[in-house]
Amino acid sequence: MTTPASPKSATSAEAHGRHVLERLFATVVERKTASPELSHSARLMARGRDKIAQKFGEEAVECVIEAVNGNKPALVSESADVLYHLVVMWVDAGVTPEMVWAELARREGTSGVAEKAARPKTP
Ligand SMILES: N=c1c2ncn([C@@H]3O[C@H](COP(=O)(O)OP(=O)(O)OP(=O)(O)O)[C@@H](O)[C@H]3O)c2ncn1[C@@H]1O[C@H](COP(=O)(O)O)[C@@H](O)[C@H]1O
Repeated sequence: MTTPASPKSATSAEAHGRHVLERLFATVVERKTASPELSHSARLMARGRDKIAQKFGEEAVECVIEAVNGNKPALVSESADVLYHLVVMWVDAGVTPEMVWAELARREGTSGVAEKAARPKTP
């Protein structure tokens, strides 16, 4: 039987999920003007958008591999790498977490199956 989530666990999930991403975002924004010698984020952003995208893609593939392997600890670690590189990509592209949260909120309550069925049919 599934135990309903308590308010305490919801608060905890928020503290460790959404808020940590927002703190990471603020840190990476600060790193835009940091020394590439001292900051990995600054170094990555200095290497340009293509490099950031490439690193994100590599981390995503590593995530896929660990998911397929069923290696849960490695999947957790690779997921953190994916999210870090996604945040660097947002900062570089001028996307904020709030924009992404708003898009997720807009989709709330719409089934993915219903959304796909409602798409215009291509000839
Ligand atoms: N979450 C992360 C994080 N995850 C992974 N990494 C770094 O990402 C790098 C990945 O190494 P790779 O060898 O895959 O990539 P690479 O060094 O670009 O090398 P190439 O493949 O391009 O040759 C490592 O240096 C990791 O330490 C991270 N670096 C920073 N953060 C966060 O960003 C904050 C700011 O970090 P700095 O910008 O370094 O101050 C930190 O406090 C953390 O919260």
